[in-house]
Amino acid sequence: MTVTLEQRADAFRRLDEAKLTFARRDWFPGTSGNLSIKLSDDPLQFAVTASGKDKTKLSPEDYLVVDGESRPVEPTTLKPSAETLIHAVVYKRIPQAGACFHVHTVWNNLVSELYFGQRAFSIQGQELIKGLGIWEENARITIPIVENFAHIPTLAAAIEKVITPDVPGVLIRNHGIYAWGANDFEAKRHLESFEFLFEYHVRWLQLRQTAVSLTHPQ
Ligand SMILES: CSC[C@@H](O)[C@@H](O)C(=O)COP(=O)(O)O
Ligand SMILES: [Zn+2]
Repeated sequence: MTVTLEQRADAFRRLDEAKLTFARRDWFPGTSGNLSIKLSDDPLQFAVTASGKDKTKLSPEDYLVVDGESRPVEPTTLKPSAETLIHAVVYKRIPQAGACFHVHTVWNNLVSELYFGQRAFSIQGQELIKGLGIWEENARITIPIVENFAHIPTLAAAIEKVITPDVPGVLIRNHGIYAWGANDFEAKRHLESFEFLFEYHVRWLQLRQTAVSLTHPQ
């Protein structure tokens, strides 16, 4: 399937929107984070952020289109995100995914550190679990956590092993989250829901600790 110039421009415009929204929340500290939107399945092609850019700003050199091997499909001087392979793995493993967003936040880092021994973080009975598309009574969501391998093919392979179509995200220990959805709207909803659940959980742990210290002073 040929990707038209209109589809490419539309994906870049949507990436601009997502990027500015997340930047306003300080979700791209130190140029971290990367975003992609799928353009075609066969062959796999997606628009992805260029590497090392200040993601709080817009410029004409923010995105490029790559294939399933993370190679640019058009002449460009831009370098795709260093983590493009992870986006490719998400699109290959989860064919329903149409957009994939990666951010580093204090909350997702804390949760990834706290529960790394269990290889997953689980939370139940929170309304925002519905934001992840799970509507059962007293639902539970369990997001896998992988080690932060510096070698990206090793990291991508670790991610490929644990992701499933049922849970639209994965945590990388002391690094960040990848969250995806059928399109940019859904990927954003999933990312925001995960981030709410992480922040809620860590704040709840802190409050509980304070309450315990107040009721049992040493
Ligand atoms: C300086 S942030 C760390 C980066 O190595 C990486 O984790 C990241 O999220 C951004 O890399 P990028 O190549 O700009 O997409
Ligand atoms: Zn990262």
